[in-house]
Amino acid sequence: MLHATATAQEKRGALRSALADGDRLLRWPGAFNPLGARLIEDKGFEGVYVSGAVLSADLGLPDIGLTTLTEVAGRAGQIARMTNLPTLVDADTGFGEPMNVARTVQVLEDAGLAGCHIEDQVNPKRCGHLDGKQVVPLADAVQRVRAAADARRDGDFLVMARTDVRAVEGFDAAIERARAFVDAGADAIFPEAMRSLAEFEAVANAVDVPVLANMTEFGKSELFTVSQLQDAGVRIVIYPVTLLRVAMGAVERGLDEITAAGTQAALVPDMQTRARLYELVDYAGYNAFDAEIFTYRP
Ligand SMILES: C[C@](O)(C(=O)O)[C@H](CC(=O)O)C(=O)O
Ligand SMILES: [Mg+2]
Repeated sequence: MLHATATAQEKRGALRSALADGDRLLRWPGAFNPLGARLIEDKGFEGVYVSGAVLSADLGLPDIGLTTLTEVAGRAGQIARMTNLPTLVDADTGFGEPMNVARTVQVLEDAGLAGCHIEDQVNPKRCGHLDGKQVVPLADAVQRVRAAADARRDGDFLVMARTDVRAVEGFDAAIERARAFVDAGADAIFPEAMRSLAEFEAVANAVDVPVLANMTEFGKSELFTVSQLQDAGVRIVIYPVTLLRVAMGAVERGLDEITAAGTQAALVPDMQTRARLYELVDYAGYNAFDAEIFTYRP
């Protein structure tokens, strides 16, 4: 009932152990709502991702850094509390200067997240798979990462540094930044918009911290399988917008069906049932709680 039974510290500790444990790839789909996080856990995934692109899209906004820290921490916290899995949130550029980045990390810690990623784009940022991105100079990017790493109060909160430099200055610059971010205290690296599996592998070989692969659709990276990524030495894979795209595709088809047929009846077999929904929100658990409290009989 009320869902996560593990504390934020326990989730962070479990994530650290999972990352320390051999070379298993952790799969983290993006949850577009709290209920989705519950389903991700139920289906046996290892973690939950909260995407900035999804969070913006959910508010009807493009992913160009318009969301605020309060919005991001609020939504990510709602999602994290629904699952015992660790939840990693996209903190974009950290919401400002290094001091803002420090505050961002503490607010996200307080919201129950297991970690966040901070990227080296300029403000206003862009989706990492679009053209025309810009990055801040390496020294500024390093300051962001150092501020994030120094600000956390729980040493297990995962500070992941993302570099978008691949598309701007090329692959060698991505390796250089990955190494510099690890030196500045990054616990993991997110090399954005890699062009091939070999590039992921080279980043994984260049740093001694876990590397994440972003398997976003309609982007610059091919959609590699779990075993391909694992063989390349990648430790975490995110499917950031996948579930939102799947759901919104179904919503569009559903609306068209109601218009065409005058009823939603044909959609029912594809719907999540009332029973399954109640199972996910643990309706029975709440009923049992009530039954224990209200034990009186007329
Ligand atoms: C990972 C990402 O930062 C996100 O916000 O989910 C996006 C995903 C996307 O827009 O497809 C990204 O910049 O790659
Ligand atoms: Mg993003």
